[in-house]
Amino acid sequence: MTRSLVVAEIIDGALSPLTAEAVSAAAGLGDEVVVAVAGSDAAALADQVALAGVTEIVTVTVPGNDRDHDQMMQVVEALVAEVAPQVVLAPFTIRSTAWAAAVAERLDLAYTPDVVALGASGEGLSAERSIYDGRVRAQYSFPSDRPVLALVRAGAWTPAEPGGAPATRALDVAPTPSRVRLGEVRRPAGGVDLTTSDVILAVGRGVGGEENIAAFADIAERMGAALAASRPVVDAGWLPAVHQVGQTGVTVKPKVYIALGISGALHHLAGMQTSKTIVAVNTNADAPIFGYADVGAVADIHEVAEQLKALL
Ligand SMILES: Cc1cc2nc3c(=O)[nH]c(=O)nc-3n(C[C@H](O)[C@H](O)[C@H](O)COP(=O)(O)OP(=O)(O)OC[C@H]3O[C@@H](n4cnc5c(N)ncnc54)[C@H](O)[C@@H]3O)c2cc1C
Repeated sequence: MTRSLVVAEIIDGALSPLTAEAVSAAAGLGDEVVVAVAGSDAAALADQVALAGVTEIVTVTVPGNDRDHDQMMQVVEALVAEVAPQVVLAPFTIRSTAWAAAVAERLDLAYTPDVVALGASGEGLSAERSIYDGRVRAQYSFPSDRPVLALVRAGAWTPAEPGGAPATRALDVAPTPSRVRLGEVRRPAGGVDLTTSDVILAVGRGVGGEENIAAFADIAERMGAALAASRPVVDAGWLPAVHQVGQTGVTVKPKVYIALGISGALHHLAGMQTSKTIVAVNTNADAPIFGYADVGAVADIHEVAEQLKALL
């Protein structure tokens, strides 16, 4: 039996949907899944982590900002001491990476970020992650002599559904005053949240130039899709960085991902290849994206855009 502790991710006082994916990963390992919610109003969020497979919810009320990784380190350390899990899981995000490696080092836990598959056996935990910019799938085996802290990649697990009636209790943790001084840079209004979009229309270098972006933004809007981009489009300044999908952008798993004029480089695939259905349009029949697409068309995206406009 494996006891897992899932550390919920709280963003601006709200539960991140990625938490449900980490719960799903934990539920696949064993039948004891404790979810910890830490924040200034943790008790109010407890109901939201009553998800299928969760056996217990622990709330930790801590004052202050949910981006304070100094405080978060102390909270997770207290939780590990209290719950004594074999596995600690959290979403792999910019927030968790700020505390996870330090906690692993301080508690002598085995550690791996960016995990896409997990398995448990009597011998210990096995994990899979992609390394070398996505070129290699590495498999790790962790002997059962010490707990493992693993950060799970967004989109790699189907989110756990609401369900069950886990017991909830509060844990008192009094972190020492933080050494962190936080500033805040707000994303400009009108920013897009690609992680929650069911349909994404993404443009790559094949879009040709900034002057062509508006036509695809218009099609995306008419389709009810979010507009995304590959890195060259962002690097050229044709779209802001919040639109970038890929290894150094956002990881997405929409129902439909439409890749227009995108070659399918590993760095881009790393952020979208687990999408349910991938549609690709490219003039080059040998473009790697076609190896991942469910539906593909060897065509000019501007001609496809004209036809789509007529249809929508
Ligand atoms: C450390 C690192 C991190 C990176 N992170 C990311 C990342 O997060 N996201 C990301 O996207 N990239 C990332 N990259 C860059 C990545 O390696 C690729 O260079 C990039 O994804 C290529 O983008 P693209 O497919 O738009 O462009 P290209 O590879 O240039 O492909 C353009 C495609 O458009 C097609 N095309 C051209 N004109 C048309 C047309 N009229 N109609 C149809 N098709 C057309 C071409 O045949 C071609 O296949 C990263 C690179 C590094 C080194």
